[in-house]
Amino acid sequence: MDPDDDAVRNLRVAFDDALGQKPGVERVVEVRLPTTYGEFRAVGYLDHRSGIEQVALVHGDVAGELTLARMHSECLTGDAFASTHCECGDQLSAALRAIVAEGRGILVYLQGHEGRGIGLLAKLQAMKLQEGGLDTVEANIALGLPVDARDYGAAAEILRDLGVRSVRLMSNNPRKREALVRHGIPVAEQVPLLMPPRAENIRYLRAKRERLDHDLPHLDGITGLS
Ligand SMILES: Nc1nc2c(ncn2[C@@H]2O[C@H](COP(=O)(O)OP(=O)(O)OP(=O)(O)O)[C@@H](O)[C@H]2O)c(=O)[nH]1
Ligand SMILES: [Zn+2]
Repeated sequence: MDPDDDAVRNLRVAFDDALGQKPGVERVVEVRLPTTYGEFRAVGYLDHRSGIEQVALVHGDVAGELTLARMHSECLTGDAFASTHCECGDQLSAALRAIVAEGRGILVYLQGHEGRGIGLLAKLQAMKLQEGGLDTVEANIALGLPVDARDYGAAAEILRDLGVRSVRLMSNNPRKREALVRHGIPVAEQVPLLMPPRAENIRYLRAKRERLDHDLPHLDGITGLS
């Protein structure tokens, strides 16, 4: 990036701070991103409040109403390492495929959301506690950490910046929908993103359903996995 851009950004941050207005996300870069799923644009943002860098993957013309959208919480183990502890990696692939099949849509990859907001190392510690028998909620509590510390303000601002007026949200989490609505993004529909359970994650998925109210009706009647 041009060093002048940095200077302008710093000035703007200082100016906004002086006015008592916290600046939000700023669009920093936009680049073509061909993927094995199809062609995307990667739109990079800096969230001035948190200092976190965010990326939206955009396919087709996303401005307007009823845009198919996924607010994907970062999960290094699931998304990059294909861990089967959770279903994040499967959901990431399924969401990108669905967006390309639809011809337009957006995936915001939310950094800062790792481990439902507690961070990578704490998540690994929580996973270790789950090996010892705690469920995913009990594990966070045992660590003295919030069960869910995620914030969706930056996600909502990114959607607005891209001209999205309402979304069809790919998620099974009703609290994610409520959070987006609270941040001013109308959710016209919650589109289920149900992944087949595996022996390694059936207990985790049941805990999400029972303790975190995720809509996971496909778990009904599943036997033989644990
Ligand atoms: N604390 C904690 N976080 C986990 C664990 N397993 C996965 N995660 C994190 O959970 C986040 C995803 O949240 P989930 O509750 O699985 O799903 P969601 O994003 O709320 O809902 P969907 O939109 O339906 O995917 C990711 O950031 C993962 O890193 C775990 O055992 N403990
Ligand atoms: Zn995960």
